[in-house]
Amino acid sequence: MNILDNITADKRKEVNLRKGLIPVSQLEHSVLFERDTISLAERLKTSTSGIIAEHKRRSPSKSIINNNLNVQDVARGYEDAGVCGMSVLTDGKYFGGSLDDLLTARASCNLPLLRKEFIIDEYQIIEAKAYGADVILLIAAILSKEEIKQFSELAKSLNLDVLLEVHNEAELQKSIMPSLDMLGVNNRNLKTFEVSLDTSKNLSQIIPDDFVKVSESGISAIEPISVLKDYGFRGFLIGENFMKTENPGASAKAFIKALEQ
Ligand SMILES: O=C(O)c1ccccc1NCC(=O)[C@H](O)[C@H](O)COP(=O)(O)O
Repeated sequence: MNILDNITADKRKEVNLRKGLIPVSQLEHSVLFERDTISLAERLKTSTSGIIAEHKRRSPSKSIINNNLNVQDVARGYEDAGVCGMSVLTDGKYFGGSLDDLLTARASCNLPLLRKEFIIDEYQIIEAKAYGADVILLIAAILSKEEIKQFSELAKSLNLDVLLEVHNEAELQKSIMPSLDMLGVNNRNLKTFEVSLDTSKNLSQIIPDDFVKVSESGISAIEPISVLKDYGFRGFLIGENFMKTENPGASAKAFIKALEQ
């Protein structure tokens, strides 16, 4: 049993409750945000920094990271810093996030927004759209190949981009399909919570070139980014390193400035 088993078991209960409160038909009516902006994948392809900055209050591996910030300030700060996109954790129990955080981020900035969630049901994809996301995360470790296909195709039909996350070669091999836009390698081992950028380096060689490669978790310095770029990565998802500071936007700005020098 790893943390993902606990999270997905809780998620199934939560999604069933939400479906009872807001039926799909009602959610579909509240899909308000049809945005005409450059996609996250396109931004990553042309960016020199490739930073996707995350809003993350707490996590299973680190407990509380920062409870003293509001999403509006963080979103505006990240936009001002010049990040390519913002990731918003919407899980409440393990990460202290919410769908309201996503909605607030949407109202506060024009960045492509990733709904960072443990998606196990189509309902959450329609929710992502209704609450202003541009991108969803699918985690190969908790989904079958059929679910990845079904969920990514639904996302594409809603004009949402898909970031597929893998931790190892088996997950990658089962997941590669045309309905994905970006392939993320999570450097965090979810059994031990240890992070190793070697996970990204090793898997980079077998990710087909047609996908934008994103390295996720445990990035806190600019040097590893230069190395990961040599392995073909265009995107770098960073949460704790910015969120643990008093002003995540200012931290992201300084980080990007250092990267671009
Ligand atoms: O962050 C965790 O402890 C964690 C535990 C279990 C499942 C997922 C987890 N994190 C989600 C993420 O993917 C990260 O928030 C994201 O990649 C940013 O990571 P970091 O820069 O290390 O905060």
